[in-house]
Amino acid sequence: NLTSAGNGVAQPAFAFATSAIDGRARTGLITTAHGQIRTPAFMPVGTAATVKAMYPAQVKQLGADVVLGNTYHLMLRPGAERVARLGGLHQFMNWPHPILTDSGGFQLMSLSKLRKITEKGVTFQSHIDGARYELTPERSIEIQGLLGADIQMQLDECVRMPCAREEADRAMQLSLRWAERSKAAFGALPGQGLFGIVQGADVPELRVESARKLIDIGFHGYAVGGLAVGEPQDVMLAMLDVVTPILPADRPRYLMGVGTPDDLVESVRRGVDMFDCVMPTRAGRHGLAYTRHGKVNLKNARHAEDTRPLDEASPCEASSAWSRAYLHHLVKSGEILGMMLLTWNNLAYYQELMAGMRAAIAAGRLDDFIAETKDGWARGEA
Ligand SMILES: O=c1[nH]cnc2cc3nc(NCCN4CCOCC4)[nH]c3cc12
Repeated sequence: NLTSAGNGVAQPAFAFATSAIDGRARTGLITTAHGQIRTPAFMPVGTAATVKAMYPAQVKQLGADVVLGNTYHLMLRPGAERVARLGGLHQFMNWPHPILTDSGGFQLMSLSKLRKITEKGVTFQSHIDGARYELTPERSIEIQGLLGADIQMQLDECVRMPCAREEADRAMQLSLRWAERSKAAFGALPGQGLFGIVQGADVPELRVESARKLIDIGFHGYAVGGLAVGEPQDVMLAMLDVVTPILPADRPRYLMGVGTPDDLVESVRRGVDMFDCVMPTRAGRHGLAYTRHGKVNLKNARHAEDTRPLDEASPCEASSAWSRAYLHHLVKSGEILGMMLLTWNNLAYYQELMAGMRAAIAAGRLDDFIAETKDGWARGEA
């Protein structure tokens, strides 16, 4: 299903096809204007048009097919119109592969000052220079279009938990009205998709109403929002048990802001196809390594003379070519190389985990793979 983009060059239409099914889990392929995404997929977060401490080619080499850009940061600096004048986000950051941008709504709620939510949208002051902005569903879609994102997100309102049912209902209903406006504003260039976001906090009936009404509006994919906002993991998983079975099987399902390796395996098991989280990159900058043997905090003095690498069996050099003693020294010294090597290790491990799950689903052995993986974390240091 190719469509011409007016310049005579055939552009692939946005598409999603599942291949293997294993229980509620599935593997799939998303086709976008800038290439394909193998699912289940983990999207490294590239907040200000860079995956911090990584080269784009390195991110790709680790197996990431898609990265996330944050609309809130990019609209403030360097500005959406400026990125467009510079050729769009793919050209700007030299990442000629799929990019998903969020709407900006979630981050402005936690980062900006003096924010005010109305039916029309959100007004706020930049945390950088105090300048005043208004973000509406229409402006968010316009910004994401200027950035040139292959997958764009509706503007929504995400409530933290715990929260009262009335508050969850109010925010969910507003998000549905903003979903309609986002879709009306979406230009749908060939190969670009728009995702709706399911809200409803931890209230099953609200989650069901939100999902059903989003499906009636119709989107290229569906995100499950309003989770990983302070609730225990079992509450998050319980909401997935409510929502994923009623989302269309032929559309991608994206769990926003998730998560730890354990969150990833438990959510893939429940039918989630896409994830994004700052965990692997942020933790790496703070001295924390994720490995198949569990977490290793390189700030801990016990590593000071440990000559072993993080994981000698890993194909990733960051995991096998430097000693824990050296990594401990870099972290304690606040050396930039420490952030680089641990970010590299963590993203490599996250992609290795996703590739392992994709292969396990294809082989019909996801439950065994998850059991083996959790056993590796529990056993800890080899
Ligand atoms: O409903 C949402 N709508 C739009 N964007 C979101 C982003 C989201 N991000 C999280 N959780 C992020 C949790 N992080 C874990 C690592 O440390 C930083 C926070 N939950 C999220 C929910 C939404």
